[in-house]
Order: sequence, then C-alpha cells, then structure tokens
Amino acid sequence: MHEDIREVLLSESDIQEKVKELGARLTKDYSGLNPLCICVLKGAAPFMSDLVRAIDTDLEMDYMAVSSYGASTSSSGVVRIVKDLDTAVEGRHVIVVEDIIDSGLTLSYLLDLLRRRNAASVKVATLLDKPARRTTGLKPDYCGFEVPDEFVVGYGLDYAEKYRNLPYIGVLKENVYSD
Ligand SMILES: O=P(O)(O)OC[C@H]1O[C@H](OP(=O)(O)OP(=O)(O)O)[C@H](O)[C@@H]1O
Ligand code: HPA
Repeated sequence: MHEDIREVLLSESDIQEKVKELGARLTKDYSGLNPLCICVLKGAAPFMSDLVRAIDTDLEMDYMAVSSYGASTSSSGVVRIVKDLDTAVEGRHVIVVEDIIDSGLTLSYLLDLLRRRNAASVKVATLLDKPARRTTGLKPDYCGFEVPDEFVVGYGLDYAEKYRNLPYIGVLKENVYSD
C-alpha cells in the first residue's frame, strides 16, 4: 500500500468485480445501439478503459476535458470545455463515464450540453457516488459504489495530480494535506 494512504476503501478486486457487473448491465441495455461512451478526463480514464472492455457489444469512445472557471467547480458551477468531443452526438445513445459524482455540477453542465446537441439518449455511468455533497438533483443511471463524505484518491482520482495510478481507492493520511 502507498505510504500516504490511511485506509483502503475499495480494493483492486472490489473495483474489478464491480466493473464486470456494470459492463454486463451495459451490454444488455445497449446491445445493437452502438453507444458513444464519453470519458470525462482525466479522472475517469482508468474506469473508462476497464469498463469498455467489460462491455460486449459494439460501441465508440470519445473524450472530453472540462475545468471550472475561478475557484472551483463546486463553488461556481461554471464549467469550461478544455477539450471537446471529436464525434457529433446528434441522434447517438450517449453514456457519460465519470470516476466520481460529488456536487454534481460538472455532470449537470455536461448533460445539459449533450441534450442541447440532440443526443438520442444520455445516461451516466460513474464508479463512485458521494451523495452527501450533492447540490443538484442528479442521480447516476449506473453506479459502482457510494462513498462517504471523504476525499478519496486512486484509480484515476487525484490529490494535486498524484495517486491516479493506484489500483485501489483510498483515503489519505492527514499529514499529506499539511506537508
Ligand atoms: O460533482 P463535482 O463536484 O462536479 O465533482 C466531480 C468532478 O470532479 C473531478 O474532476 P476534476 O475537476 O478534479 O478533474 P480531473 O478528473 O482531471 O481530476 C471528477 O473527475 C468529476 O469530473
Ligand atoms: O473525493 C474526491 N477525490 C478526488 N477528486 C474529487 N473530485 C471530486 N471529489 C473528489
């Protein structure tokens, strides 16, 4: 285990088992629909990469990067597109793939945008959901795990760009924040 981690919340095998389960549900729901899976960079990249390999039907992949104006997404709710999609979403069945939904503001913005672009359907698949912090009415359609109101890292999730490569999800030791 990494020396900065206080506690592992979800082990590598917990995550991989859940990814298989979500992949099986998505296979059933999207067979024949050629869905467009949209990865919200950077955090969702490991989940997206594992999830698409657990989906056994034709699909396409695209990537979007967003960032908040000013202090933080959670306070302003204003989101800027840093990298837009290469694919036209009009008429497509879209699955937005996220690592975590916290306040829900990033996703609310993205869902609005995709609906305005006339996607045939827009659903959300997230590995983690932190409902305690939600400021919007947003609920994921496919969710791996609910997590408590703690800052989590690993499997794509970072603190100051670190820990994204951990194969598990954990909570940092207090001294990491003060160092
Ligand atoms: O529900 P919210 O409060 O909007 O928070 C969730 C968003 O925050 C994280 O991204 P972040 O902006 O940290 O970028 P990253 O994926 O590049 O780490 C995460 O990947 C979600 O996109
Ligand atoms: O708990 C979290 N960890 C990392 N990034 C995040 N972005 C929103 N919530 C989190």
